[in-house]
Amino acid sequence: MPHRQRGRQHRPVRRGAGLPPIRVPVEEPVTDTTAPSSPVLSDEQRHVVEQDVDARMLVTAGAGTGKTFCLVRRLAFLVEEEDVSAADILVLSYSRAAVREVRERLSRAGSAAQHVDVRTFDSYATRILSEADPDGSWQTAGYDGRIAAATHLLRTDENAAGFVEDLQHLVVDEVQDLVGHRAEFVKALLELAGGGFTLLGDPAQGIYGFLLEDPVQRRQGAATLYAWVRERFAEDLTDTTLSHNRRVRDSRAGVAHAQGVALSRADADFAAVHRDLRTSLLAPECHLGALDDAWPVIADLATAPTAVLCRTNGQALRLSAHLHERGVAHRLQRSGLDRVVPAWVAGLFTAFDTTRPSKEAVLAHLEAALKQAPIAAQQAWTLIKRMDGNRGNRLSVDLGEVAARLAQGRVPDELVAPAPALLVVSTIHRAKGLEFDNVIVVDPGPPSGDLADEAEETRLLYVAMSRPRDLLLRLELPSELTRGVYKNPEIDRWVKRHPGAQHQFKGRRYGMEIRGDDVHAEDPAGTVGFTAPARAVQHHLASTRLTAAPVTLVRSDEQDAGAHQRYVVHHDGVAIGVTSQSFAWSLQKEIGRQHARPDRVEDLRIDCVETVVGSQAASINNDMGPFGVWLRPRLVGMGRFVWPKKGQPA
Ligand SMILES: Nc1ncnc2c1ncn2[C@@H]1O[C@H](COP(=O)(O)OP(=O)(O)OP(=O)(O)O)[C@@H](O)[C@H]1O
Repeated sequence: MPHRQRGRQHRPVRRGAGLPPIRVPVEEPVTDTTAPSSPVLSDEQRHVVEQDVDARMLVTAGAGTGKTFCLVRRLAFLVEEEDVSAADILVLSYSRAAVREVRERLSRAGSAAQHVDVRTFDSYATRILSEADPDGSWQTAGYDGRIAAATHLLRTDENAAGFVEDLQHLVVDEVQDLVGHRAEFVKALLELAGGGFTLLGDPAQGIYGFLLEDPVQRRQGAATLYAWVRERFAEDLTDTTLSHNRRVRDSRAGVAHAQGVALSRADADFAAVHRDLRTSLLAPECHLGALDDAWPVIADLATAPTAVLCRTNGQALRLSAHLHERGVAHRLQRSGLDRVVPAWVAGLFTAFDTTRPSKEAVLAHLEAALKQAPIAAQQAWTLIKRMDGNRGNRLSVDLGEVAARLAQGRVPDELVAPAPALLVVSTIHRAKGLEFDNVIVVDPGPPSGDLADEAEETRLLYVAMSRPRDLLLRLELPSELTRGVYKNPEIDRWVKRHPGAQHQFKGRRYGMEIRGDDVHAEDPAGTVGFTAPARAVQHHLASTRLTAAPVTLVRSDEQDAGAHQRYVVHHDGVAIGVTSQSFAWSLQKEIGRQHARPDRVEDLRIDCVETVVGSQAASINNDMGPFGVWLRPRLVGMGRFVWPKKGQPA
């Protein structure tokens, strides 16, 4: 790929009334014909990349210094230069986003290393358990339970230990997030690993300590794991750092990086670092101002990759609604746990007369279906083919097997990658590991003063402020936007309540966060909750541009089998879905069983139309084929309740 350089041209950006113009670097890539086909490693990066396969290495490096970049190049080095088989290397990372990032960079590099197994800790733990203890009780356990069970198995079962002992090289990314069960899992892996390892991380970016209950451990983050690695492998550990920031192209975007070293120390003075970071953020050159003036500037900036980073998803939801109302196109970043299968996949299940269409027929269908999609037909075929499990037959695909894998949620990460967007509204947690030309940080205010929170809040602010390449700005959210917005722990959703209504139903509830699984998937739309020809609704979902379109939930006269209130999803007067039981349950918990239900829920949008797998019986009964695969609208937003008028039945 050509080395991309950036011109230093600037153009004035339109700002809200009363604000002085600021100058923003323009995205104008200049092709350098003398540049090598892939970026040149710096000396310190080469030292990391070109260690032999047995090396045991701990790389501690600040944000943007090229950890992911080095990881990808190290894999290529091991496979291409050291002749290590891709099957003998394992890469583990904390988040699905990071795994996806590594896989994408490997596949872009086109190296033989793209066949290396890259997984999250959860996925690898599940793999060990399903091979070494297929009938174990771990199947009903959550993520932490599975990781603890896999750790136990590694320490007690020779079979399980064999997986790891045979590896020639283990790479662990995002080491700073390894606390609790995951830290123990990695310790067990490292103790068993016969070959070398490469551990990469930035202690200043450890932001998952909140998963721990003990405040002292939370404050320490992964410091205990780092200390253990240094002691356990003291004899032959290569303990190295990367010091040069490769991300920042404009010095205004780099103000946070100086704080990285201070923040990564085990005895960091978090209060002082937070103060320094926030002082930089409060500087006049970062000033974007209040939202009413700032939104046109945000819209202008979004001609280049831009992110607005919020401390909580409650803020992100409210800000997203505000931007939508003003016509500012953007994508609200989903949780890494959401596995959203794109709509084109459902199209495969109705396109052919056979359950095993040929590669040729599938490619011809995909060429036509993917004209507007950010994925090529050949790539789409490869992903689908990976799910049918029949590697022997490359010339056709078994759609029954693909449907079964979809139903189990066992889908390639590349298939569920979110569509690219120039403007992203995200929480800081969801933006970790990502980079943008422009980053607008919602001012978090001073830290609360709680010791454990102070460490976490400081690391979060550092992560947010270290994402930009060119421009770092600060946004103040008006208090009326976030007033009354709380996380309801019982339903694990953000809600908005009128003042005075936090603890009891004094006033009426204002609204509730809507989530992806709030639309019923078990039956095709039109067959429960409202009546419409199911195939016609599917055609409408497949052929209408619905992303970001506003929708309303309208209270149905029907209740479901569990006597839960149903709502019909309306887009532009057309019914396109019905709410699920999980929505009804959460609504009941938020409002209270004894109170009237809202007539409507408004201020919602369609995040995308996604492929889901429901009941095969419902599919056959409704003439929708044998697989039970169809489309449903995925909704997003902080829904606003519209209550029945006094005297009307509720
Ligand atoms: N030697 C290099 N030449 C050119 N670009 C580089 C080089 N090393 C890294 N980069 C670029 O610098 C940016 C930051 O690199 P990378 O994302 O790997 O950093 P990181 O340490 O993983 O960051 P973070 O911890 O903040 O997520 C990327 O755009 C990457 O392509």
